[in-house]
Amino acid sequence: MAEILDGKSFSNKILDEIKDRCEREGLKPGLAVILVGDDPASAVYVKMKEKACNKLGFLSKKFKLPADTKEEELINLISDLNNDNEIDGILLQLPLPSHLDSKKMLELISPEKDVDGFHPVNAGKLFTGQKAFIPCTPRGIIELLKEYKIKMEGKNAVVLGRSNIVGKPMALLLLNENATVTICHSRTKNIAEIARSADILIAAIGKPYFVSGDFIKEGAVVVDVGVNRVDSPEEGEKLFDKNSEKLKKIEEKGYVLAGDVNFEQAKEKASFITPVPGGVGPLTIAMLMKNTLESHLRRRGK
Ligand SMILES: NC(=O)C1=CN([C@@H]2O[C@H](COP(=O)(O)OP(=O)(O)OC[C@H]3O[C@@H](n4cnc5c(N)ncnc54)[C@H](OP(=O)(O)O)[C@@H]3O)[C@@H](O)[C@H]2O)C=CC1
Ligand SMILES: Nc1nc(=O)c2c([nH]1)NC[C@@H]1CN(c3ccc(C(=O)N[C@@H](CCC(=O)O)C(=O)O)cc3)C=[N+]21
Repeated sequence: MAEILDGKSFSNKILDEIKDRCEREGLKPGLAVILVGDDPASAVYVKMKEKACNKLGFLSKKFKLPADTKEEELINLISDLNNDNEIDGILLQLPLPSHLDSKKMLELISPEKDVDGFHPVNAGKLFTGQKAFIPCTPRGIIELLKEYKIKMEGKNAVVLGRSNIVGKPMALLLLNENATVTICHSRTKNIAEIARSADILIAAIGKPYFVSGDFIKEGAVVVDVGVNRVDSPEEGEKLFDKNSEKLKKIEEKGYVLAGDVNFEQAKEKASFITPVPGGVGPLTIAMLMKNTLESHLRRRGK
């Protein structure tokens, strides 16, 4: 049975270290979070980011804009935050409502304050091996693997998903750690077979329980990035066992979180596995705080 990669407790350890350092050195990093529209999942994530800021004593500025916000208003807000000296990090929560062009908006964030690492300048720097803000989710995964002393050098790593925010930067970071990396996506043929070649398998496709037990090589390390809301009992019954806790959760809460990996099947074969919730998600927040602290220090020449 697989050992759990406990992202939740590792993230708490990182947050404690950041808090101690800020107290010791009298630092007050500032993070601005912009949320446009009222997607319930986004609202939950933004609240978690705010809570983390409060816990660490960071300055936190939250901007909740209506779904019909005009492009110009968002441009003006980003511009104000770029010029606000108290603010070290700007996070524009994705996805944006469809009338707003997220690529264009992300490019307006000053690369020096782009703590998500989504600006093309930071993406390009990561690509060419220069110091940059690294996207929080893949950065958190690398730190988690290191924390558990999981060797990446020379290993076959397979990344499922090629988004700019998870899959692609994840593949680059694994390459930097000297893994041999394969990237799969929606047009990949024989995905299960490729996945089975992985010593390290990263699932970031956004499809609940897509990765079944037969995607997994005996002894593989499995990292589940997916955070999918399953909110209908019918869908739940297709995905989960009859007496699964997850089915009860749908009844109680109206939804349950499911990863991209069928955890019950995968844990029988993997050597290490991240749970959902409590795996990669909390580390994303911890890395956001770390990037914001690093931005604060850099902007003050420290
Ligand atoms: N834990 C955390 O902190 C975070 C979690 N997430 C979660 O991770 C998941 C992925 O997020 P994100 O990268 O933003 O998602 P995107 O939707 O942007 O990208 C999904 C990727 O998966 C690929 N894909 C989709 N369906 C299949 C399939 N059937 N077979 C193979 N590949 C497929 C797509 O391929 P193609 O390119 O060909 O379309 C695409 O590259 C989501 O569940 C999201 O909620 C995301 C960010 C942070
Ligand atoms: N500009 C931008 N930056 C992001 O980093 C970003 C984004 N937009 N849009 C959406 C995705 C998703 N994401 C998550 C962060 C934390 C958890 C997390 O902590 N999840 C908890 C559970 C949370 C719950 O209970 O709902 C867990 O997995 O344990 C999940 C997902 C950041 N994202």
